[in-house]
Amino acid sequence: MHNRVIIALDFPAAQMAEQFLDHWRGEQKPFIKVGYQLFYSAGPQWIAKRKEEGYPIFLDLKLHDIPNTVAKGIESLGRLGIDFLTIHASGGRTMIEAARLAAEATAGRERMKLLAVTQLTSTDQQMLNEEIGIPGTVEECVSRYAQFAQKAGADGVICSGQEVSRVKQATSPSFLAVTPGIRPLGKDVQDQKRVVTPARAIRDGADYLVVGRPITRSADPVKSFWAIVEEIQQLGVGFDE
Ligand SMILES: O=c1ccn([C@@H]2O[C@H](COP(=O)(O)O)[C@@H](O)[C@H]2O)c(=O)[nH]1
Repeated sequence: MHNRVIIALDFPAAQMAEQFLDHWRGEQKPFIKVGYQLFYSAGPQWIAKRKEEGYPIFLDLKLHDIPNTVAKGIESLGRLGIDFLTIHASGGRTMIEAARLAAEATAGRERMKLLAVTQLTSTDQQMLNEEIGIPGTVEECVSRYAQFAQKAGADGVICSGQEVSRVKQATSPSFLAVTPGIRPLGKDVQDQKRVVTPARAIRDGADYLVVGRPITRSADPVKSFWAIVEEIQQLGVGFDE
């Protein structure tokens, strides 16, 4: 169950990320997410090393480009052995199909799972309609993106816990819903807009939670992490680990 909570390692340098991971010495290794802040400074070899050490890795690069460029980027990432990679659903069907082919071509024992970002959890209804220019509700947009991302070969989506049940209805139970924008009760939402508690996300069908600052900025990160794991464990939802 602890691997259902993915920690966003949003740190500026490898050394800071390693100091943070030292808190887990002697504990089961957590599922970690590396975004471009850390990836750009620490580099691909840092990821490969963590993988060798036994960390499940989610590389959150949110690829979004013409199909050929995304496919070539994925080929370069193939040898790192990452578990999850993000691409933007708004890159369109052909881009996702190319990403899937590249992920399959470079797969070792296990193929990386491709997660399509639907609408960022920092986007609210007004931004979607007035700034981004997409009509309709956030839920409608997210479930439409999820449907075509599945048809194009994505393994799941990144969405808010607010849309999980719609996404599962629009796709299938096995299509992954990975949810950032998680805030335990009483925690500051910061720049996130579509937030839910860990319990609500899992109750509504999320497969994985992504949690950054509520853990990384906590005075006791391991305790904050386990508090979230316990909150979802109490729901008694069964996962195949
Ligand atoms: O829609 C999205 C996609 C990705 N993220 C990433 O998740 C974490 C969340 O961090 P918090 O500190 O818990 O807010 C962060 O790395 C984002 O880049 C997201 O929040 N929303």
